[in-house]
Amino acid sequence: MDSAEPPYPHVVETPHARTEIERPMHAIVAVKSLRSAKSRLAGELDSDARADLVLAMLHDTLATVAAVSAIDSVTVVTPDPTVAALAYSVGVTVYADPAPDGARTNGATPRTEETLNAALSAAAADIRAKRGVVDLVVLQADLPAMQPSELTEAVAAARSGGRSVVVDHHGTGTSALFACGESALDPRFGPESALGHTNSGARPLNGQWPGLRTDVDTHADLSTVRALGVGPATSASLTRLKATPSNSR
Ligand SMILES: Nc1nc2c(ncn2[C@@H]2O[C@H](COP(=O)(O)OP(=O)(O)OP(=O)(O)O)[C@@H](O)[C@H]2O)c(=O)[nH]1
Ligand SMILES: C=C(OP(=O)(O)O)C(=O)O
Repeated sequence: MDSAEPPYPHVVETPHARTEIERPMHAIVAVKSLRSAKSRLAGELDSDARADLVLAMLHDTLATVAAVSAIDSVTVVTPDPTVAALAYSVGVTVYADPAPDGARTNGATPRTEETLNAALSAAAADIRAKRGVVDLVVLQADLPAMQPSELTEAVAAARSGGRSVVVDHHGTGTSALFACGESALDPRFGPESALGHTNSGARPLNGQWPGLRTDVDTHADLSTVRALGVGPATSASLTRLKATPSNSR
């Protein structure tokens, strides 16, 4: 195998790694119906404010993904038309939830781990049916402090193969799940999902990625991302929230 000379990028010697670098990577971002989003913030934000914040964080998350050249394309999976409209407006594909989260099984409210993981698995199957063997990364939709450099590093670490996970800053959740090559996505999002993913064989990725590891669910998470620095859409949304005291109960 010929070796590259500067200034050309060094060509890796092993065929496996060369295939890794050449294989496209597709991101999947899931967002539930805005009407039920961010319920853990309901004590301080009304539903309109929560929807505004979700859309802003999604916008910033997608903008950061777009700045990562290793990720070729993105699909937002959602049952919500407003979320879908935002996704279309920034040029990403939309995949409708197979069972919109209004669907009830035997009258019971479905749990996140039922509806979210089903939506992710369906989207992943659809993408691979259309695109063949692509690397996949599921990213949380609420990563407003994530930096392109963090995601670039995580992608590079994931590409050594198989299924891998970026554990969130609490140490219990998942902010990103990778499935490279032929490996199945096998999403285990929900309570204690970090353990769910590592116990099912996903390799935890180590890196100083505070923004990538901080998905926003609580008031404390909001403080954390504010301190890290958020993207422009989230910053504008937080400014609007401050300006409208009526949104706090
Ligand atoms: N498309 C889709 N996305 C989902 C579904 N359930 C959860 N999600 C998304 O997955 C991520 C984590 O979900 P949750 O933590 O349950 O919801 P959340 O809105 O972030 O916060 P809480 O309501 O406070 O739990 C969020 O971005 C959700 O929008 C689903 O059934 N379908
Ligand atoms: C569903 C998850 O995220 P969240 O922290 O938003 O509940 C998870 O970490 O698996």
